Amino acid sequence: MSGKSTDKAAVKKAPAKKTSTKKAPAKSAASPKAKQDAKHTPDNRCEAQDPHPENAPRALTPESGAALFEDARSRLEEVFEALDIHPDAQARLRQPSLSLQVSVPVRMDDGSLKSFPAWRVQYDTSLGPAKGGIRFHPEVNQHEVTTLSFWMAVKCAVAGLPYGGGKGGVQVDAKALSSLERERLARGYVRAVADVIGPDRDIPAPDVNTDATVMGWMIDEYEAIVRAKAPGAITGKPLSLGGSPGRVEATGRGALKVLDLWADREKRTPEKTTLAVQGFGNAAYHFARLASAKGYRVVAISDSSGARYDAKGLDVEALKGDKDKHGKLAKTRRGKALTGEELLALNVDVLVLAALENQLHGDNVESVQAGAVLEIANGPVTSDADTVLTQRKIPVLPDVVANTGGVVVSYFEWLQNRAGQAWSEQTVNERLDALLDDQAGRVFDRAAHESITLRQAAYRQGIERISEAILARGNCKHCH
Ligand SMILES: NC(=O)C1=CN([C@@H]2O[C@H](COP(=O)(O)OP(=O)(O)OC[C@H]3O[C@@H](n4cnc5c(N)ncnc54)[C@H](OP(=O)(O)O)[C@@H]3O)[C@@H](O)[C@H]2O)C=CC1
Ligand SMILES: O=C(O)CCC(=O)C(=O)O
Repeated sequence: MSGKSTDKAAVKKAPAKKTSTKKAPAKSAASPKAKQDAKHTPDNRCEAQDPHPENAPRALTPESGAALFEDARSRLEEVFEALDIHPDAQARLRQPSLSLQVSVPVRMDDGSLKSFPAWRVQYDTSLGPAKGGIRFHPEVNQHEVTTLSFWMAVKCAVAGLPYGGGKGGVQVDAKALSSLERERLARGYVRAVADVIGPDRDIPAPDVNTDATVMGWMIDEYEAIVRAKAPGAITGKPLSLGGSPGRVEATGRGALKVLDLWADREKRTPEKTTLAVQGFGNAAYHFARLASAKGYRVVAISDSSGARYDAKGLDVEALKGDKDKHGKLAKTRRGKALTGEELLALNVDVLVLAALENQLHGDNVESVQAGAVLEIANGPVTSDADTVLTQRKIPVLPDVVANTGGVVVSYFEWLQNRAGQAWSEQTVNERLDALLDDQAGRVFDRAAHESITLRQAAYRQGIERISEAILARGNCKHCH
């Protein structure tokens, strides 16, 4: 830890911005299309327009999406170079194995028909069937889904799971849809990708703006298409359809376990550790709730509308109640209001990024005052920002280790479905803990042993395992 104050989580003015070599992703409230859609939204649905554009996540344009993939691939090239990976494996790993773009038509409640662009990408399946969530977001594009599927491949390999990487996305403002429209969209998506998914091919799960309810609709549609019960085709399902106890909070629980492992090695106690959490969705909420129960002091939390801050520690459950009631943190009154950018610059022990990718980039990384960064979101730190954090000796607990809890418990769900078993929540949590102790522990050891960052250690671990599987499959498969 870099000796930051633990009892004063002060809001300080951010230092002057440093010019970045890479362009920061553009940030805006919503895409023009989403705004246009919002005009046609009947009164009983959520507003699509955000009244706080300064807190808006980002507009991931096709250009910034392409930059995201190039950024991710640069980390791959670094591993190729460091480990002298076989050229055949390099060739396989530079591109996704399968990339499917579809258009999902949805009959809207007002009788009109809308078509939503959507993707399913399988990055590499040498270790097993592809695995990864489905995201509903207005700015999803092919590059983003490809990058997310690449990260899934690395993550599954780092965790030692028998899976490749996959990811899906629908370009839609899900909050502007009614529940029935969302259900039609979820079912339409499954019909469009049914040929490439399945328990032995590619197993979707929840991600941003999708949850157990959506997975319930999806598995029902999938089973209707294949005319058989196939619960192992989708994970993150409701318990009544073969979901696993513990899956809903698994990402947050796993991230807390990784934070604990790191804190233990740093001889740091929860009570002496302040946290600022970006995001208040599935992953962030359960993380903040469990961390707070363990004694960590959660001093700030944000959503896409803004942040709330209390130096003495926020009551996470009460804040969740406020968010459920008002929809947005900006409309709540607990603690003090901050902007999303101010949260990123708080002087806390650990800055927890649990929203979306590209949140720390070349233009705002200098303002970070936290002692460490925990990545629960996928790809929340660009590689140029990562370099700056390393230079400033701010450790980053990387996404491909820190957010593995979700996919690990998805794996447990798939195992239970295939064996016709139902584990208790205690069993699930104990097995999650044991797996992370082992696999995340190896990453920590490797980083220390080779004097490299945790991200470099994790990537080396994952890419080595995938490459070995690629080569074990023989020489002629990919070139006849
Ligand atoms: N769910 C899972 O099992 C896993 C998720 N992840 C990753 O974790 C991240 C979050 O996913 P998940 O929690 O499932 O998604 P959710 O859709 O449940 O939540 C996303 C949260 O991020 C908030 N948000 C969006 N933009 C910003 C911003 N600029 N500043 C602050 N908050 C913002 C949203 O705000 P609002 O509430 O206002 O919409 C929402 O609270 C993603 O990167 C996802 O890929 C990784 C592994 C597994
Ligand atoms: O649970 C899963 O299968 C995948 C979760 C996911 O999408 C992720 O880890 O990013």
